[in-house]
Amino acid sequence: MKLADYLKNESIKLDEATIQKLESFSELLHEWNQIHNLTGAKTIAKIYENIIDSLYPLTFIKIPKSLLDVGTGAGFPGLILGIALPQTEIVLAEPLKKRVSFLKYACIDLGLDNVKVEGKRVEQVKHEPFEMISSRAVTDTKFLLELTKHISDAHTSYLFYKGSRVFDEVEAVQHQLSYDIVQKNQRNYLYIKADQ
Ligand SMILES: C[S@@+](CC[C@H](N)C(=O)[O-])C[C@H]1O[C@@H](n2cnc3c(N)ncnc32)[C@H](O)[C@@H]1O
Repeated sequence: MKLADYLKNESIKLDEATIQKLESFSELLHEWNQIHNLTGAKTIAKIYENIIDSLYPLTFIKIPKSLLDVGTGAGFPGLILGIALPQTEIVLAEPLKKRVSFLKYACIDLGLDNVKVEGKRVEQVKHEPFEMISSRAVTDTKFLLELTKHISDAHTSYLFYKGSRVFDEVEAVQHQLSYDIVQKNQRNYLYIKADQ
């Protein structure tokens, strides 16, 4: 199945040039992954599934002007959001060297002027507060909020890609949060909204 068909099935609307960039990214990751073992997504079809997982929140979030992704790994979801949202300033915080090399190469190869790779732990990133902070498969919600305190404020929203533990994690957060949990198959997207 083509990437355009996956996107259509999920009602994710992107222009042709963006879809082509996502396809180029998939080929690049597939190629690098055979040598550097960057992700468990070993086939183009699996990479497409990860792209859809990364992009699905575009159907329900308010698009931010700036976004930081904690622990982007081989590109999910931060780099993928960077391709789909060229008007958004995107920062990828990822400390693992081989993944940083791949992310930097992909940004140059795909001409992603809006994406910056910070090859460090998120605790070491210096920046004014982001409008949105995302993360998939890095750590629990409470810890993510703690790790990103210095780069967030009352206007920051959070988008965490979670599994079934999301309900316990939300309960473990002390302060009152205004949030939605959007469920799609095994995925629970935790969308914590900023003060309006
Ligand atoms: C399981 S991988 C998930 C990668 C990607 N988000 C995904 O879903 O495919 C977790 C990643 O988080 C990174 N990581 C762990 N602690 C981190 C921290 N404090 N700041 C930034 N990245 C971190 C790791 O280096 C690793 O690449």
